[in-house]
Amino acid sequence: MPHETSLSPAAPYDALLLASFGGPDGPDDVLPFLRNVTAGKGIPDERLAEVAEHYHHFGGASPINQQNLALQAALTAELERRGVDLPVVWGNRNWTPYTKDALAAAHADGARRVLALVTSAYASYSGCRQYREDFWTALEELGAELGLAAGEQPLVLDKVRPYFNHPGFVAANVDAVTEAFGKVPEDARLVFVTHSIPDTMEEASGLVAAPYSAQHLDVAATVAAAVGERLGRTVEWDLAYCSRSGPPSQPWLEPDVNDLLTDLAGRGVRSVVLSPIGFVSDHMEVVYDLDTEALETAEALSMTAVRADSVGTREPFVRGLVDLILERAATARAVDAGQTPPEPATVGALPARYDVCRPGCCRRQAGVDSGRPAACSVDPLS
Ligand SMILES: CC1=C(CCC(=O)O)c2cc3nc(cc4[nH]c(cc5[nH]c(cc1n2)c(C)c5CCC(=O)O)c(CCC(=O)O)c4C)C(CCC(=O)O)=C3C
Ligand SMILES: [Fe+2]
Repeated sequence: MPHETSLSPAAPYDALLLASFGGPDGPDDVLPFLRNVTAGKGIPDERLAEVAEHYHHFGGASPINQQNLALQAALTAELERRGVDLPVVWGNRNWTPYTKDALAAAHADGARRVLALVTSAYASYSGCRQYREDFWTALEELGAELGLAAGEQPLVLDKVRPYFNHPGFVAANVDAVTEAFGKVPEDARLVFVTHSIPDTMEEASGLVAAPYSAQHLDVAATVAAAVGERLGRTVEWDLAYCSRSGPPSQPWLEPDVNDLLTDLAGRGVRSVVLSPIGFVSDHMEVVYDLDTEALETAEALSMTAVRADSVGTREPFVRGLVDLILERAATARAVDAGQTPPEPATVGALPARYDVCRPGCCRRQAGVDSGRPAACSVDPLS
């Protein structure tokens, strides 16, 4: 007789933590939210005031919370459709509902081994280790609340690998970009956009595997080739960055999307599709930095510009995430049993990123220890 849990394709996991960034729900939340995001980060006050205005421009609420609720519902429905019993809890790094409260709810429901899925597809400090440091803190806080002894954790937390090169994420982007090409002149050029990060964070993201920028270049090349096949022509493309912050003296990844559009216009390009491959939903960075700023820049340059959808709750993306969750569960079962794990599904030139983060993975800055342990790693202190 097999052990009962071996019947579930999600075993050994009892729950899924959908972990995200968080965003304000109303005008009064904007400043406290921004203080949470930027605590100890050296972001100038002028930049904070500017970003607060972006939120107030949209009534003081970020669309990200509704989008995470929609993703939580879509994942729940897809898991149910496949007969997989895995409750999905949602928790954020910077705003309510917080990660600790989501883990507390799962724990109260009996979950003792939980799988985390973060709403960042790419690996860097922001999308990988910062989440893992916060997971560690949340587990410690929950342990203290439950009266556990110091060093004793309330549950085991694992994480799904960064999924930038998973077939589902790529396929959903191919669909979205192909649809956008239906709305622009035939010779339009493709501009992929992602969040800029400091050069120091970029360098640190590349110490154990391909850096943040290379992950995007790989996805971009794969998506552009697939879209070209659908359109029956070669699609010329670039990668640009948005949402730079930090002091002006600190170098961040470039070109900025507005500068790239200006440069393309100068080279005679008349129309573009903007594809936000760095983001999984149309949250504030997309609706402000792309739909407001970049589209205004394009208009001032007399360019036709259309923004492709982010993957959101598109079917290939949601199905791919569930494939990834089940792949991770199969890997955990194999590792626990001393067997060979399944081959991770990927597309593009890069291999799958690690399931369990290697020592030194995705530090904020190379060689600088944050002093914070990080969950979901070979060694929390490494
Ligand atoms: C790589 C990356 C992603 C993509 C991956 C992912 O999706 O996680 C991302 C996503 C997001 N970033 C977001 C918001 C903000 N990010 C900020 C600041 C920063 N982001 C950074 C990086 C990233 N950020 C960095 C290096 C900083 C500087 C501070 C630091 O060194 O850590 C600030 C402070 C003000 C400012 O400086 O802009 C805000 C308000 C929201 C929520 C949007 C909403 O509310 O809808 C989301 C999804
Ligand atoms: Fe950000």
